Amino acid sequence: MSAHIINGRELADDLRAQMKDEVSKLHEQGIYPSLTVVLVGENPASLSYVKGKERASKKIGMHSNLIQLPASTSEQQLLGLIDQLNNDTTVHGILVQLPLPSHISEDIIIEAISPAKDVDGFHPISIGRMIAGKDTFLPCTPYGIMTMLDEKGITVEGKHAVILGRSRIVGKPIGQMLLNRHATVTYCHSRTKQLDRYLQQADILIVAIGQAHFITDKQIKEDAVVIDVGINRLEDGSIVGDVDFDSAKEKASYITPVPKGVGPMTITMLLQNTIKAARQMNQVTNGSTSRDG
Ligand SMILES: Nc1nc(=O)c2c([nH]1)NC[C@@H]1CN(c3ccc(C(=O)N[C@@H](CCC(=O)O)C(=O)O)cc3)C=[N+]21
Repeated sequence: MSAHIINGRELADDLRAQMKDEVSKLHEQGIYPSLTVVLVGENPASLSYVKGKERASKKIGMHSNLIQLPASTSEQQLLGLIDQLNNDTTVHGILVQLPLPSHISEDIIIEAISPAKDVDGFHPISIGRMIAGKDTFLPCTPYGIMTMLDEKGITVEGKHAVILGRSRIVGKPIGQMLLNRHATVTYCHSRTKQLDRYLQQADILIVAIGQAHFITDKQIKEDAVVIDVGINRLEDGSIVGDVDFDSAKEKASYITPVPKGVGPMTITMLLQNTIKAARQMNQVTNGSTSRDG
């Protein structure tokens, strides 16, 4: 049987329609959720992602501000800007697009962002709170994955989740979030020996390594839930995931495509985090049920 395809695009559109209502309710209370995105340099992929975030913000009626700085910007100058944004009460969320030019330390910049405005969920305080299972800004891609699983009614408790990749923004945090929801979690990475032994046992397989079509149907367990976080641009300009979708969909029970899978959910959770930041800064409690894992 062919897998259920989890359409992240449709799910994102549904959630954003709800968020649009939340934003207009906040407007009635004089609260204008606002996101500031900082882009240093002219990486074309980064520029296209950043434009996507702006478009998505505007579509739900949320204020978004893009600050573009030249690649020659110094770390001190960027820290100065972050300080200014931290102290600007009209700014609720701050996102500094990664990667940064190599002369700027990403760690120093991330740690300079006020945890109250850390809508990316990358600040060590946010990461620590997430691991402890406390309320915080969850990193957007893992948060989007958890939301997809929840929306599809896929239970996590007691399942064996295998994470392929251990990046700070996807692999590591999604493993912790699944662990908090009582999955048994295995992390696999480039030094893992006999990878296929773990893949065969995965009830839930999260693939986030950035290698086109690395995983095929041969490696996955029958009826596995397969989440593909990869975004690989091929020479012909098309975008493919880390999973060979066409073969894997014949064996999985659920699978996410690329594009229209995890990507649109990432942006959606960024919007959700910005609304949360605006509420918290104005001490408005969330009337609806929380989606936070
Ligand atoms: N500080 C920071 N925060 C980020 O969240 C962040 C970042 N830096 N740097 C780069 C990555 C990448 N990222 C994506 C978000 C959405 C799509 C997305 O919506 N993709 C569409 C396709 C997009 C296309 O066609 O180019 C899809 O999968 O359907 C992709 C990639 C956020 N990132």
